[in-house]
Amino acid sequence: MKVTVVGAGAVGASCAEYIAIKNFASEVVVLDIKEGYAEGKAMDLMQTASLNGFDTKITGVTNDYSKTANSDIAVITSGIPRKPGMTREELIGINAGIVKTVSANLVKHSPNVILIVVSNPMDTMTYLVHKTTGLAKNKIIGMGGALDSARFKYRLAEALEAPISDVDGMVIGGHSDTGMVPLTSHATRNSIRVSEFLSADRLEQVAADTKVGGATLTKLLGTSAWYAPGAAVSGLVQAIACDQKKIFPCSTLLEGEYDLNDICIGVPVVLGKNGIEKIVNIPLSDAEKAKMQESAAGVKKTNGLLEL
Ligand SMILES: O=C(O)C[C@H](O)C(=O)O
Repeated sequence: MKVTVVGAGAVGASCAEYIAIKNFASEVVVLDIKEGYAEGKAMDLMQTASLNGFDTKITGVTNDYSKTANSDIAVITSGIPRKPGMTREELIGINAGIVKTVSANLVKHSPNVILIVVSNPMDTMTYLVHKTTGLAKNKIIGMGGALDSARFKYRLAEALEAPISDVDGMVIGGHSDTGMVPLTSHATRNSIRVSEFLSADRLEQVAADTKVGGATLTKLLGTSAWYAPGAAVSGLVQAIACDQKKIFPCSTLLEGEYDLNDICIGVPVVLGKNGIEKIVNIPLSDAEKAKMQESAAGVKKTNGLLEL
C-alpha cells in the first residue's frame, strides 16, 4: 500500500506521522515544492520509527511526481492555511490553482489513485478535483466531516463531563464556520441520546463551539490546526487501505441524495478499498434538512467562484 501526501507543512507532516504510526501502509511519500523540506520532514519522521515501533517507509521528494507513481491513495494538503479572522472560503483564489495542478500531476502518475482532499475551502476543492481530473466519483473524497465530528465529540464530552470514548456523534454539511450541521439529535452517550443529559441550550452551545472549531484553533495558534486534521486523514486512509467499511462523514459528489445535486458536501459514507463504497442516507429532522440546504447554498456560492 503506497500513500502519497502532498504538502509537507504541519498538516501534511501530521498526516504522514499518524499514517506511519498506525503501521498499515508499506510506503508513504511526502512531496513538497520547497527544496529539501519534504526530505527533511521524512528523515525526521523516519528517525521516530524505532521509537514509535512502525515499519512504514517514509520518503520525501521535492516536487518530483514520478516518485509518487502508482500510489493507491494520495492526500492533498497543498495551498495556504487561513490566518486568524479569515474564513476558509477566502483561500479559494490561491488554493484553487494549486489543487488543480497537484491533482492533475497525481492522476498522471497514478491513474488508479484515490484522492483525499484536505486543502480549503475543502468542499469546493473537492468539487474542483471532481470537475477537472476525470476520476470516478467514488475516488474523490473530501476530508472535513471526520475532523468536525471529532471536534463535536470533544465538545460533547466536555459538556457531559464524560470520557470521549463514551460519546458518539456526527457532523454533516459543508466544512465551514457557518455551514456545518452537527447532528445533536443523533448524538449519544453510550447509546443514550445526549438530550437526556444536556439542556437544549447547552446542546446549542456545543453545536456552536463545534462549528467554529477550526477558527478557534486558528485564533489560538496564529495558523490553522494540524494534529486533529492529520489524525482524521489517517482514519480515512486506514479505512480505505484496510477495506474496513467504516462510516465517516466525507465530502462527496451528490446526485440526488439528501435532495442535492452537482455539489460535493459532507454526508455519511462507507469507506472501503474502492474509496466511497456507499452514500448512507440517514433520516433528518425538518430543521436539519433546512440547515443542510442552507449549507449547500453556501458551498454552491463558493463553487461559483471557480473558473471551470
Ligand atoms: O480551520 C481551518 O482553516 C483548517 C481546517 O479546515 C480545520 O478545520 O482545522
